[in-house]
Amino acid sequence: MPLLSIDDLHVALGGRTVLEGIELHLDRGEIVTLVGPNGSGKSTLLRAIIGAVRPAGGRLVRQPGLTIGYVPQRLAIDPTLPMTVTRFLNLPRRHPVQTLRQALERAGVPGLGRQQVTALSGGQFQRILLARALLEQPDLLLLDEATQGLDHRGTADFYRQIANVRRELGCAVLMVSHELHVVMRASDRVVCLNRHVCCQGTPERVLASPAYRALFGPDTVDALAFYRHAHDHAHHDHPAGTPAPAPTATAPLEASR
Ligand SMILES: Nc1ncnc2c1ncn2[C@@H]1O[C@H](COP(=O)(O)OP(=O)(O)OP(=O)(O)O)[C@@H](O)[C@H]1O
Repeated sequence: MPLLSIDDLHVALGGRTVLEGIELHLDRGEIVTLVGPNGSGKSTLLRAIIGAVRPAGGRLVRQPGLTIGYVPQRLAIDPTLPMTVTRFLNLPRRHPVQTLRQALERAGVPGLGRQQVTALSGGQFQRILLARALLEQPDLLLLDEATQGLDHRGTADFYRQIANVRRELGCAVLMVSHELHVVMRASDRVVCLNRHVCCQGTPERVLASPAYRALFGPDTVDALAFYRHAHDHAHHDHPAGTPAPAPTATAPLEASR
């Protein structure tokens, strides 16, 4: 049984359809990245997975007993509030010291426990959010643009840390990212979302396709280009888990919807 099975999921917010016909299946140990333009429903899908958003239709089945760690896109902390990292990690409930230490180590920031949260750099704060998500030793780790605001080096280090976490915990990772060049290296599978799943497949397949090279070029990765892939395939011909046909180099580029 997959860790997570999503079939024909529909979500409406404020009376508007935000997600429709979503198919997604996640197995233990895989790193899958959701890409898509702003407002395409990536955060909403993660929020549906953690149960914070109620689907209007379809099936979302979590493996019984599944533990999920979630790093949200935004988490604002009042800068006037004195709070150490340890105290922050102990909200809303306390954890054994050893658990806190291990989570900070796994997140790559051992020894930050006594720091004031408001004194952390952006990169350090993201690691603390990661540590928080790791406290329960998740089977599934959800990261919503966890590297936004980080520089190239910080981003690369973060993804390396995620690979280590996956190796140590054997968890699945589902993350949202706009950094396509990094995504292609760091993921087992990439899912392109634009209210519906436009296409998905292994990065190898995408990278090997002439269309990918035509779109991105070997050195000139243009993040926007990926979102403008040709919509020349039917969506029912590549069910979740199977590589989608790559866009053809000669097909006209257009917004997917
Ligand atoms: N609580 C809400 N009520 C009504 N509409 C919402 C709500 N939350 C999100 N939306 C809408 O749902 C759509 C999808 O939003 P979502 O945040 O999931 O997109 P996203 O792909 O994560 O975007 P981004 O890349 O900008 O973070 C957007 O049009 C957004 O305006």
